[in-house]
Amino acid sequence: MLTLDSVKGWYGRTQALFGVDLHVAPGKTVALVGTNGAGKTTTLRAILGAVRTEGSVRVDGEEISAKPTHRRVNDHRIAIVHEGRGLLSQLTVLENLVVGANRAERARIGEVLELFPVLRDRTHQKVSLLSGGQQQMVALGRALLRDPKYLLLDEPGLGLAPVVIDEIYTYIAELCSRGMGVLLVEQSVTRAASVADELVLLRVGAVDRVVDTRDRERVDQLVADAFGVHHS
Ligand SMILES: Nc1ncnc2c1ncn2[C@@H]1O[C@H](COP(=O)(O)OP(=O)(O)OP(=O)(O)O)[C@@H](O)[C@H]1O
Repeated sequence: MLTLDSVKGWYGRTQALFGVDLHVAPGKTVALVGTNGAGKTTTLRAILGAVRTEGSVRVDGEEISAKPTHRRVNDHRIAIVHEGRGLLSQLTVLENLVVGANRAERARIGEVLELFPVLRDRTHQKVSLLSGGQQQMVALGRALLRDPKYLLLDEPGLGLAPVVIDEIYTYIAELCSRGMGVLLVEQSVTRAASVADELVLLRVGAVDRVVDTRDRERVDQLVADAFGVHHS
């Protein structure tokens, strides 16, 4: 279980998180939703130790909040796909996967390419020549080389066509079914409700409520309260 208890976070002197509690169980997908500036990305950064925090971050019962980022990701098998993907566009698919990968990670490249057949035929193509969806798959593949137990995704569908977003989320569901815990930031609550087990609504850097997505009534209520629109 990935657990945050009363996590506060700061950028310099500016406080962005005011006490976030959340849980991500292995095999579950939790979506962080909320309006712009609510603290979704900052919550992911707090888990990685990329902002100054107070409060508790635990992975499988172990407190990690005093650890530097590299220890959190390496010792506790947390991986992240940042918004914007962070790929090296002039390098090939394979080069992007290999850059920075250790021996064990390189040994998993074949396995990762199995998961994304569309990339298997394009390993020597420059990333800049791929579609947005294919680029997102490379970014996901890079994260998967780490064999994460918990995967953090910041807006994986950003800038992609709805049909491509569906495809990306199909992969994510597959990873979840293999036991990975997924924490994702998603702008579209409708989309989040269709892919996640739980929605965590953030409002001004704190959790407003947690909603089980099987409870359609509460999902609709969340959309209406948080975004001032009715969910169809
Ligand atoms: N690098 C930064 N320096 C200072 N303040 C920041 C920085 N990044 C974010 N903030 C502030 O922290 C707060 C939370 O921002 P965050 O990016 O986590 O929100 P978000 O919910 O992810 O929003 P969005 O949906 O727009 O990406 C906002 O008030 C934002 O202005």
